[in-house]
Amino acid sequence: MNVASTRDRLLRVAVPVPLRRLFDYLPPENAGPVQPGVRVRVPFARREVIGVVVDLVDSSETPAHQLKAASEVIDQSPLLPADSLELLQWVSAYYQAPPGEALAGALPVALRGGKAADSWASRAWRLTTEGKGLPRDGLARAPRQQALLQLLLDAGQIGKSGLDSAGITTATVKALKDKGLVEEVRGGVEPPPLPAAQPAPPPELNDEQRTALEAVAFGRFSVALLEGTTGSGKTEVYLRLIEQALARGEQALLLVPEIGLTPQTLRRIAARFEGVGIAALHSGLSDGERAQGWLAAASGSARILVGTRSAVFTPLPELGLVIVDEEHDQSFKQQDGVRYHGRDVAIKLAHRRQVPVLLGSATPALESLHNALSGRYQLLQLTQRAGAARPPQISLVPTRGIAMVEGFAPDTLRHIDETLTRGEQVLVFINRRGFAPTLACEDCGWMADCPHCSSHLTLHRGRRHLRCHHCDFVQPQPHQCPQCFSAAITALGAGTERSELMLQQRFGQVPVIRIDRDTTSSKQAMEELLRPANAGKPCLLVGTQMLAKGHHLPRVTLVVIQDADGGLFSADFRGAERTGQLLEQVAGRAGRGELAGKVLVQTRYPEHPLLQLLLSRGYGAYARHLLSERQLTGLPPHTAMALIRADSEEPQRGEQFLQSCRQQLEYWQPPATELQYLGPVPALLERKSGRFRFYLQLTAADRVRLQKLLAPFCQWAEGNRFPGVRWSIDMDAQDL
Ligand SMILES: Nc1ncnc2c1ncn2[C@@H]1O[C@H](COP(=O)(O)OP(=O)(O)OP(=O)(O)O)[C@@H](O)[C@H]1O
Ligand SMILES: [Zn+2]
Repeated sequence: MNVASTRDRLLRVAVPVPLRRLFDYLPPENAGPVQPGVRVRVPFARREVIGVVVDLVDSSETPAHQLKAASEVIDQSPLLPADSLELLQWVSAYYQAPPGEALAGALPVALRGGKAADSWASRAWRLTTEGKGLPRDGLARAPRQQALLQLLLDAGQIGKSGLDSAGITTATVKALKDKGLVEEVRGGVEPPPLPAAQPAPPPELNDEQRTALEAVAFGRFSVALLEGTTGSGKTEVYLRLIEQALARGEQALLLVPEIGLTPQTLRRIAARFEGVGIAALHSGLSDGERAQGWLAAASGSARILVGTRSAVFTPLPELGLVIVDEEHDQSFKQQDGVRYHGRDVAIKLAHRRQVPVLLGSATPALESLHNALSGRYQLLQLTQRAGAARPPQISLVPTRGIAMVEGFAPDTLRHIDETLTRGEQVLVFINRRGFAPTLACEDCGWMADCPHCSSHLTLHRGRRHLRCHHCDFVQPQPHQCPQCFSAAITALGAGTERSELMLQQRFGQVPVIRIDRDTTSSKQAMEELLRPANAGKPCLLVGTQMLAKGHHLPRVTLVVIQDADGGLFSADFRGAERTGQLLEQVAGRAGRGELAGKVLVQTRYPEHPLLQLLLSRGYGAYARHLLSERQLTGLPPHTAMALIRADSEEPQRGEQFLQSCRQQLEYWQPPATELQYLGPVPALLERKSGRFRFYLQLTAADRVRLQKLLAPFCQWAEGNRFPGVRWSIDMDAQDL
């Protein structure tokens, strides 16, 4: 007997498990019609999980007697509309990721857990038929209930805020509800309210901004790269585009990097678009707030969605515009699970929906620049700083053979002093948090290493502990060497904490503010810490790359880059690109207002040709030079690259697994000019959290070639057992 003919159609479900396939289920008993995009509770390997129906089918490869029934259909109507399901299936195919994990990742955590979608709907109360039948003074003996009765007779319906302003408590509402006089009604979902912002009149656009704005055409797909120097008013261009999308009755999606910038961007947007529904999705929100914002965007009540990478999967029924701010930022690439790139998915999204997408950056990724220079994307440029601001003046401070004071050249300290004396602000950029990168014994040479990773432990003096920045292993700060018991142990090098201390001792007359992951862990911490800086008072900011991006502090006139050398000699081929981006972005924090800015770059290698090129001609010329180098070496973006990553507790297992992968791949596709294999090689951080990490690198002339090989490869690898080995595919890998 054919199962499908006697009952409803089968549900094809994406189940959140690490397998690259979908699973078929019978619909639950007595279920009404089921649509793709709804969540279902299904039995899976002796437990129950929540999956998403992606399709309804008439027959299954699973034998009829093995088909199980779903236990519950959670949603009445699809949570993910058809176009979101299609985008997510594309993501799963392109990144070779399990579809169930891709779909689960698209839902906010609270919804992934199966909570009803109308939990966040606005609630209101109205009278029941019986309530309406009461005389106007029918509850006069209970004055509070009487007040509510009158309100409802007059207004018909009242929401939470209406009750609050009338001073009516939920207890009163409940009393009338219990009597059957009042009932609750569920409305739509509104985005959580944003902090109040001062409305600001928009500035007059300059010519370059106007040209950029006019180049973006609505109602059809296009990709434009807005290459605009720091402080050139890119955000203003975004705001004008959003304004146009709203005027067309469309929704706008703005993707932002992960680092604490969202509050600032949100404030600017809220100030410009008063009364417009704006939803935010970032890590500083509670699960409930995220679900509410997501649902508000999906229902169309939020017209603007501002969020970090995963916001790209939020359903936006009336999407008309996509913007990716700081498009070069590494946080757009997910580093585990489904390793998608938020920017690239945003372009795919815009393509599917036939809307324009704008990528903005002062320091574009070489991938984007390559596409713009080859004519695949439109290149829009802002070469001048907006308003009265001028570009900062940058100079190198050689540090080789100089007597340094705790990491600072005497010249640098003199400039800091002069700037603060003039009542201006200074920003010191240090690429490491903590007190010192490690602790060492002067007598026996012992160093504080992480027992689980191939890295040193960082000393955090404030917390009196050593911590691993890769696995978060913590141990108390030792006061003698654990190897030879000598007391001569010293902190090597300087992180933000140490520099903060030194600068405080030296420039204690002004506030010294440290901004790094350790000082900004709570929600509003960054905003709080930056308050004196935003108020324009003289101060000294010390921080990691959290300070480098996007901040607009007009009274910062001196920027110090304490050590420019770290990334210049990186083993990762993207090292030079990243260093250039970071230095340009940090330098771009100087002189953004009317006061001129100065940047001091401390380096042991002032003659380094890349540093010279960057400082003399700026990131634009530097990046174009790097692009031509990548062409010569056959590296992305001139080729496509994917990694097969593996890790295991015993180093041989992962390595052997990758050996057999390579054999299998070469059997299918022998190495050639268009397809090359490298490895297995150890990852740059070879051991992490007790596991040894290796990768096999595939470089091909184009992505299609990689996809054709990797899809069957995944089936092969999933079909075999490799005990103790975890493996994954990293398409368009950003880190080695
Ligand atoms: N046309 C304009 N006239 C005057 N001021 C402007 C104009 N456009 C933007 N501004 C102002 O210039 C400052 C810098 O602009 P904005 O923050 O948009 O630059 P950005 O390019 O996004 O900078 P970054 O990439 O460095 O973060 C802001 O205070 C903004 O209000
Ligand atoms: Zn560790």
